[in-house]
Amino acid sequence: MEISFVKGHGTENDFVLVPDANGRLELGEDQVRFLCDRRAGLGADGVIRVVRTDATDDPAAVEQREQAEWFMDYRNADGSLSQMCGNGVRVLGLYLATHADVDPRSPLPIATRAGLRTLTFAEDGITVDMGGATVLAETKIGVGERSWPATHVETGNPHAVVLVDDLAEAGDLLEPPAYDAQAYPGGVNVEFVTRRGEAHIAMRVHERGSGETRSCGTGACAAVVAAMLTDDAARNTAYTVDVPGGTLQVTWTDEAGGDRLLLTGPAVLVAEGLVELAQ
Ligand SMILES: N[C@@H](CCC[C@H](N)C(=O)O)C(=O)O
Repeated sequence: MEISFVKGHGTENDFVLVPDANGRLELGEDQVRFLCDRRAGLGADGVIRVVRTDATDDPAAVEQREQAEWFMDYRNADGSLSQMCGNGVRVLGLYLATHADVDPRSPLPIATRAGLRTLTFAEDGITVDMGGATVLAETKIGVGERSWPATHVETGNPHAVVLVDDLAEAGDLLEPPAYDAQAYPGGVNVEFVTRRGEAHIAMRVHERGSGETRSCGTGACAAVVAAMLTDDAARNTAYTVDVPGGTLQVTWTDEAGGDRLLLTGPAVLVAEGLVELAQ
């Protein structure tokens, strides 16, 4: 079966977008793994099926039909589902603004498995209203012989944030870090975070289902929450988050509309074409 695809990235967290406005495709785990394979397939950290909320029976999309025309059906590179992707939703927004009947001058609501996310487009990037964060009990993360205390933050998906003096402490991150399976029954995304200056941090991330990636939007939000709580920092300060693939801005705000995280960063579309998928 031949399908069309668009390849894009946000701070080098890269995705294969599969346009499926009318919900005709069922993507199996093997097909997602093939699309994400960097040698045998197209290569990506994840797949985003772009489908109208009224053309899929995913319960999250059905619930949000009144609020959003489009649904982000996100899969990790190993084929597993995730609730949310902060970099991917910006890339999806850029795709809709350039390929669908979407006006980038107006806020764009997108339905996700973590709830509604609204995008606003500006010259210097796309901002996603990521909603609030939930901070849970302290947890523990291990790599090889080392282990660290970590902050459990949910930003639509699960994160463990480890504050370190040096990002190299995490080693090569070729294997998933060890985590408490009771705290994270569905697996976890792990961020190693260090301070660079006032309201400025840097991080590396090991993503659930994808391995170490060059950026993670939900992870950058979780990292800012953990850093701000540790520093007892006042809300509404814009944080700069350096990731291997670029720079993101995160503001944890309690202004107009209540407690929420605003994530700003670039989105780039690099290629589009056709690909043959085995059934
Ligand atoms: N890279 C994404 C997060 C993608 C999903 C994650 N791996 C998970 O399984 O929760 C981001 O930019 O937020």
